[in-house]
Amino acid sequence: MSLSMGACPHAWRHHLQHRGRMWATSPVFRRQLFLLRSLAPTCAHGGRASSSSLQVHAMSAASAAAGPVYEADAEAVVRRITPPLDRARHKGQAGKIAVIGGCREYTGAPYFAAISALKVGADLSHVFCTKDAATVIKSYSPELIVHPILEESYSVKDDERESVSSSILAEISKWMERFDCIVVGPGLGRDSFLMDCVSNIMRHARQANIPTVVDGDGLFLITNNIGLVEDNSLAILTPNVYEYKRLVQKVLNCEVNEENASEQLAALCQKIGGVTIMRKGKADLISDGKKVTQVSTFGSPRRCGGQGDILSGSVAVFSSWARHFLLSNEQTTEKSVNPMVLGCIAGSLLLRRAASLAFEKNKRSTVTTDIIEFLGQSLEDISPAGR
Ligand SMILES: NC(=O)C1=CN([C@@H]2O[C@H](COP(=O)(O)OP(=O)(O)OC[C@H]3O[C@@H](n4cnc5c(N)ncnc54)[C@H](OP(=O)(O)O)[C@@H]3O)[C@@H](O)[C@H]2O)[C@@H](O)CC1
Ligand SMILES: Nc1ncnc2c1ncn2[C@@H]1O[C@H](COP(=O)(O)OP(=O)(O)OP(=O)(O)O)[C@@H](O)[C@H]1O
Ligand SMILES: [Mg+2]
Repeated sequence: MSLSMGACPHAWRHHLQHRGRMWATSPVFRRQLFLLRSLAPTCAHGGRASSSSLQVHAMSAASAAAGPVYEADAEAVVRRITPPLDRARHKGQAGKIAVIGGCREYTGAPYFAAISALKVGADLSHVFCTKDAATVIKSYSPELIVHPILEESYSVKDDERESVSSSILAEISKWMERFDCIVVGPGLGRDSFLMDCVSNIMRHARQANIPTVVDGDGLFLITNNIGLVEDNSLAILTPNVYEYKRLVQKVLNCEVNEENASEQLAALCQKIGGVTIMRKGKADLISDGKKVTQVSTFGSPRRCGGQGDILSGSVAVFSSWARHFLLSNEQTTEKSVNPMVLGCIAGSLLLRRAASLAFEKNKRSTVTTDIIEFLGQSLEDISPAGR
């Protein structure tokens, strides 16, 4: 049977059924079936289309703005973009991530995002937070590099604002070009001075071509200043239900339309221009304005706070890996695939798998730290470190 049979969603299955029981139980058959399944995404009606390229792994309907949403073959994406553990590599090559977040109220969110980046496989994970939050975050984990550089209005005199703002930007600029991706927003808070400083940091990251995941209070910031991400193809927005509602109201000037969810998501990406958006929910809907795809693998019925933070840290790592994978495979047809979309697909699957394993063990008492503990096993199940 040739792979091209997969062009017709059910053809290969019918074909195999007619090959008889002997063939169906043979190891050769099992391997072919496995390959076909891993190479092709499931579409809404349960059939599979064939292709060996990531283009199809992250695919959507032919015309995303008008058609059904396809389920991504997220496992295949994870397997493809996860780099091998090569002995020739040095520290930092598997990823250097920074989280901009953490204030008086929130210390958990930046910790969850930063530690998740490490647990997924990044080599270094930094947190840039306020002075109040820094010691607390450091005490959660010695693995994180914590910079207590941000300030909130209450700690800055009016006549010192400009100089403090400049020194914050100068401090973070020293580091910026070393990062493969930054995550802006987990536990950032909404203080006006802090928001202004972080706007400058985002502009700087953009000038330096550093991919940026915007989550939590970072989304509050960009919703009120959409120019910060406009036309930035290296920006990923990861809104929850409420954050998405605010974005739609502000950018599209209308309410969220569940009937045409994929069309509306594509329109939102197009209106902002170039960004990738992952709309979190029962299924995570992902689009860069051209295509819409989803990940709906069941995770856990627990909705404890912090799962979005795990996701933002994981997406930062996977999108960096996807970028490197595509850059080093430029000769393939896969160069037209958006690495930001692949990062979202992979992060979504990994979080859901980890949440499922954590729930199996902890049931109703499952909390975010339990889920983080299963990130490693979830990735190992899909892409073994010793492969
Ligand atoms: N341990 C920590 O440190 C954690 C810290 N975190 C950090 O907290 C910060 C704020 O993040 P956020 O998600 O609470 O803010 P946002 O979306 O504005 O919600 C505000 C209001 O919107 C509503 N609302 C929310 N979701 C809704 C829904 N699905 N459907 C309908 N309504 C919904 C809800 O209203 P309520 O339901 O309470 O009436 C809520 O009062 C941010 O920095 C984040 O990173 C978190 O990461 C968690 C772990
Ligand atoms: N109703 C749901 N059913 C199943 N999974 C869900 C549901 N809602 C969210 N999720 C999953 O939980 C993850 C986090 O989404 P959520 O909406 O909780 O983010 P969040 O509100 O930003 O989280 P955080 O508390 O970290 O800020 C998503 O990737 C999604 O996979
Ligand atoms: Mg959140």
